[in-house]
Order: sequence, then C-alpha cells, then structure tokens
Amino acid sequence: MITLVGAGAVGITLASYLAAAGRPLRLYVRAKDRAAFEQAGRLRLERPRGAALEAPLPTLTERLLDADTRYLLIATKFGALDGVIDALGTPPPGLSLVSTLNGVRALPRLGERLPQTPALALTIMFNAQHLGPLHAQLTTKPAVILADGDEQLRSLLEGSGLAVGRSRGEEACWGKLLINLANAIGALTQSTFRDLLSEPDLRRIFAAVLEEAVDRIEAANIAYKLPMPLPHAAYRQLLLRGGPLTWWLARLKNGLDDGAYPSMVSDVRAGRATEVRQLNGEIVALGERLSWPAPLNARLVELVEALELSSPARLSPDELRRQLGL
Ligand SMILES: NC(=O)C1=CN([C@@H]2O[C@H](COP(=O)(O)OP(=O)(O)OC[C@H]3O[C@@H](n4cnc5c(N)ncnc54)[C@H](OP(=O)(O)O)[C@@H]3O)[C@@H](O)[C@H]2O)C=CC1
Ligand SMILES: CC(C)(CO)C(=O)C(=O)O
Repeated sequence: MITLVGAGAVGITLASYLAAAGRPLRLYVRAKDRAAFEQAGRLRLERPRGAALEAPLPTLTERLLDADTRYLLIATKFGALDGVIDALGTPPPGLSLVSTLNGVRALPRLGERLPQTPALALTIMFNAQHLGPLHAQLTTKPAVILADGDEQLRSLLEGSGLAVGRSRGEEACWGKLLINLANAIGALTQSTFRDLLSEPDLRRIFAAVLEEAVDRIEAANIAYKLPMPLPHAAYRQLLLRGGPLTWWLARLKNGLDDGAYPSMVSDVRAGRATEVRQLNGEIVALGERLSWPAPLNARLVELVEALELSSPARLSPDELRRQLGL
C-alpha cells in the first residue's frame, strides 16, 4: 500500500495516474481538507494534449501510517517536511519513504531524523499546477525518475501511465537541481519556460547560473546527470547561441505546454515561501564548502527572499541581468 502525503500539484498528478491504474493507494488528509476532498469526490488531472484523466477518490486516511503502509510517498514542499516527520512518530520496519521533493536536501533530512527507515528519491520530471481540491493541471509528459534499488516500487509505478526512468543513486536529483536553478529566474521575472528558453537575456542568465553550479558540483566530485541528451558544455552553447532552438528541443522532449511555468512562479504569485534555499542555495552552500563562492546563485537567493517579504514586483529580463552583473 502506498500512502501519499501532499495533495498539491505533484501529489494530485501522481495520485491520478496511480489511482486510475488501480494501484493500492491511500491519500493522507488533514481534518481541514477532508470536506473539500470528499466534495471533489474524485481526482481530476487536466493534461496538455488529450483528455483530462479522472480517477476514483482513493481511501482518505487521517493516519500517515496504517498497518499495511509499505511506502509513504511525500509530495509536500521542503518547508513542510519536518512537520510530516514529526507526525510520523516511529515508523515500523518494512516502511520506505519516497521523496518527490526538488533539491537534494530531503533525503539527508529524512536520513538524519529517521535513520532506521530507508528513503529514496522519485525525481519529478513533469510540471504541474494545483487548480483546486484534488484538481491539477499537467503541462508536460508525465515522466519521473526512480533511483535504483526498489523493484517493487518500480513495478507499482510502471504501467500506470507514468514514464519511469532509472537513476544511479542521487545523480538524477543533482541533474534536476541544475534545471531547477532556472526556477528563481522565472519567479523573479514571472516567466514561462518558453520565455526562459527563448528570450536572449534570460537564456544568458540561465547559462551563467548553470555554469557556476556545474563548476562547483564537478569540483566537489558529485555525480550528476542532466536530464537531457546533451552534456553541459553543448547545452550551454545551445542556450547562448541556439536562438529558440533550446525551447523547441525542450518542447519536443518534455511535451511542454506554451504557457507552462516553474513551480516557484506559482509560489511567488500565491505569496508562499519558496524553495530557493534548497535550490540555488544548495550551490551557494557548496561554494562555501569549497571556498569558491557562487555569487550569481547567492544573488538569486537574496532577490527571491526579498520578494517573499514584499509584494511581488516583476523584474524585466534586462533588469535581472543587470542586477546579476551580467
Ligand atoms: N509543481 C511542479 O511542477 C513540480 C514540483 N516539484 C517539487 O515537488 C514538491 C511538491 O511541490 P508541489 O506539488 O508543486 O507543491 P504544492 O504546494 O502544490 O503541494 C504541496 C501540498 O502539500 C500539502 N501539505 C503541506 N504540509 C502537509 C502535511 N503536513 N500533510 C498533508 N499535506 C501537506 C499542501 O497543503 P497546504 O498548502 O494546504 O498546507 C499542498 O497541498 C516540491 O518540492 C516541488 O519543488 C518537482 C517537480 C515539479
Ligand atoms: C522541472 C521543473 C522546472 C518543471 O516541472 C520543476 O521541477 C518545477 O517547476 O519546480
């Protein structure tokens, strides 16, 4: 049995595929959400091309762990993770924790707080927005990458309509983190992926922020796998000189919708805390450990954190480039 905690954009997307395929799934619900979930009566996922996916409402549970829970699938934001761990108490033997969180902090956090319980990463390669109770919008192909090591979980995910890739250890999480460095650029300029990958100033900013991060990750000998069929040097050239080609390739590979935007754009619009510390901040922390600062990523963290404290003001791509000294 899988229990899913976090019925937001990612959680509803995963739950819709799993429930529609008849996989054993329970949905954790807090008292504040029960009436709205029951009223929704089913899961509904709008999809970029093709019909919406409707799936039966999984059993709702107010316990994170039931006697038969084998996997706890965590789809909250990082800021809510400690609260979930606190509510877990002492997990029984046989339970595995599965983190869908962006960044690379969730697994070490789970390992520190729950050292006896195995935790593995399910890297989310799709993009989705939360539309309402048990209702989300998918704006890409429904792809995920599961770290090697749990074939039972893999068999529950495969065949559900989700495309399930493989990763050795955490190399997919680090590769995905590199892509997520653009979330802050999107949040500050309120840009779509199409803008981020076709507007010249935004492409230049992303190329510089990515290069700063790749240099530090390689200097620290961290294994990473970019989720694209190109090595970083070639992708950088594409960003700098490929014109709209970068956008067209991303569109072809990921099935991105024209209007899709990074999840941090929604966070800023909704006035929620962002995960910028777990994304660009991770590169800043790595730079500190290496005594090789990462000033572009540090400035992005500062700018996004300033946004969190004030009402969102959109920077133009040119203003952001100048603010970063590029
Ligand atoms: N959206 C996307 O396209 C992608 C997101 N990700 C990552 O996936 C993770 C989840 O993101 P996303 O789905 O967008 O976030 P959302 O904010 O849409 O969803 C998180 C959900 O978790 C709920 N939640 C928080 N605390 C608890 C709790 N203690 N118990 C039960 N539910 C809880 C929230 O409810 P409430 O707000 O009512 O507290 C909210 O519905 C993040 O790390 C994100 O970076 C990764 C790839 C793509
Ligand atoms: C990969 C990307 C950028 C899109 O899903 C994402 O992880 C996010 O929006 O947070």
